[in-house]
Amino acid sequence: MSLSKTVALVTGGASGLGRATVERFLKNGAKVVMADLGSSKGNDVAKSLGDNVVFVPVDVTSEADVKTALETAKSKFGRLDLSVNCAGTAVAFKTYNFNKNLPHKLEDFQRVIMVNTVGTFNVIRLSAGLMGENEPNQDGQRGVIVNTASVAAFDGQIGQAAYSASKAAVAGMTLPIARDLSPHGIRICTIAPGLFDTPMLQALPDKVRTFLAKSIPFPQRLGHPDEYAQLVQAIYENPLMNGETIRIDGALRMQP
Ligand SMILES: CC(=O)CC(=O)SCCNC(=O)CCNC(=O)[C@H](O)C(C)(C)COP(=O)(O)OP(=O)(O)OC[C@H]1O[C@@H](n2cnc3c(N)ncnc32)[C@H](O)[C@@H]1OP(=O)(O)O
Ligand SMILES: NC(=O)C1=CN([C@@H]2O[C@H](COP(=O)(O)OP(=O)(O)OC[C@H]3O[C@@H](n4cnc5c(N)ncnc54)[C@H](O)[C@@H]3O)[C@@H](O)[C@H]2O)C=CC1
Repeated sequence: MSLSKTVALVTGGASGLGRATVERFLKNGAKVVMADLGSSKGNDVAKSLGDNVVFVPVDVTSEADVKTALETAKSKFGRLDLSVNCAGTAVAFKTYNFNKNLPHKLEDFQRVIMVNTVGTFNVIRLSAGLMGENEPNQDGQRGVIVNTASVAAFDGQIGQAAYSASKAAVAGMTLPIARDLSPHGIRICTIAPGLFDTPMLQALPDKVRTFLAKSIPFPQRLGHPDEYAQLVQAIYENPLMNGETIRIDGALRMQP
């Protein structure tokens, strides 16, 4: 499917990696539904990007919200070819903080799993239904799904139990979903980014960011969000990419 005929849904599309993906696809002539929280900058960002993008306020954990976004893709642009899951959230707290005599809050653990894991699955399952309505191309393909895990799925640091668990679950569901959807011509891959220069990472103290960047073998810098978007495009355009989780991290292996 050529990019100029592509209709994409991008969750978390108002910021960081999601926004870079929205911008890259728009530049290549695609139509995009940007789904993000009502409290995000989505409305203003979408307005600044022209008529081929529409913002829909969506909490990815809500069935009704995701259905509204998909109905918008269909009513405004006629179809859905690609869903990109970028919506995500993080928490940093030790399993038990002995200095403060406090256990990790169960609500924090549940919130991160709910958004990163359940929210991602919610978007996948509902997107698949709409992609299934597409006529298959000459390869039998009807659609593509791209998720965002993290290198923390494999080498999570101190304080990352909840975040790492939520992202490992996304990596873990990738192959079985590829198997579920294969008979219907829908591919799915997961990207596991290393350290990218986005608002999520800007929340870390400068010292930590600099230390983390220095631990990347090469190139020794934070990733540019468009380098993530470039990989989304490569997965979308390569018909053989399916069922795999791909690290994009400059060979980083995070230390404890
Ligand atoms: C976004 C992505 O997808 C990509 C990424 O993952 S980017 C990587 C993100 N990494 C993180 O966010 C790291 C998360 N962890 C942390 O921020 C901190 O470890 C934490 C906030 C959880 C620590 O909490 P804290 O409140 O400082 O814990 P507390 O128990 O009071 O810690 C202090 C002790 O832990 C040690 N400690 C904390 N973090 C440590 C670390 N990473 N390595 C070694 N020791 C550490 C401190 O040196 C200190 O030692 P003492 O008790 O001997 O004084
Ligand atoms: N920046 C980095 O270095 C890395 C980021 N990631 C992952 O990449 C994804 C994108 O992260 P960034 O762009 O860095 O962060 P970001 O914080 O800039 O963007 C995340 C977006 O998700 C939205 N969001 C949060 N909860 C939501 C919900 N319930 N429903 C809908 N939207 C929601 C936020 O409003 C925000 O716009 C996340 O899943 C993150 O975990 C993974 C590895 C590294």
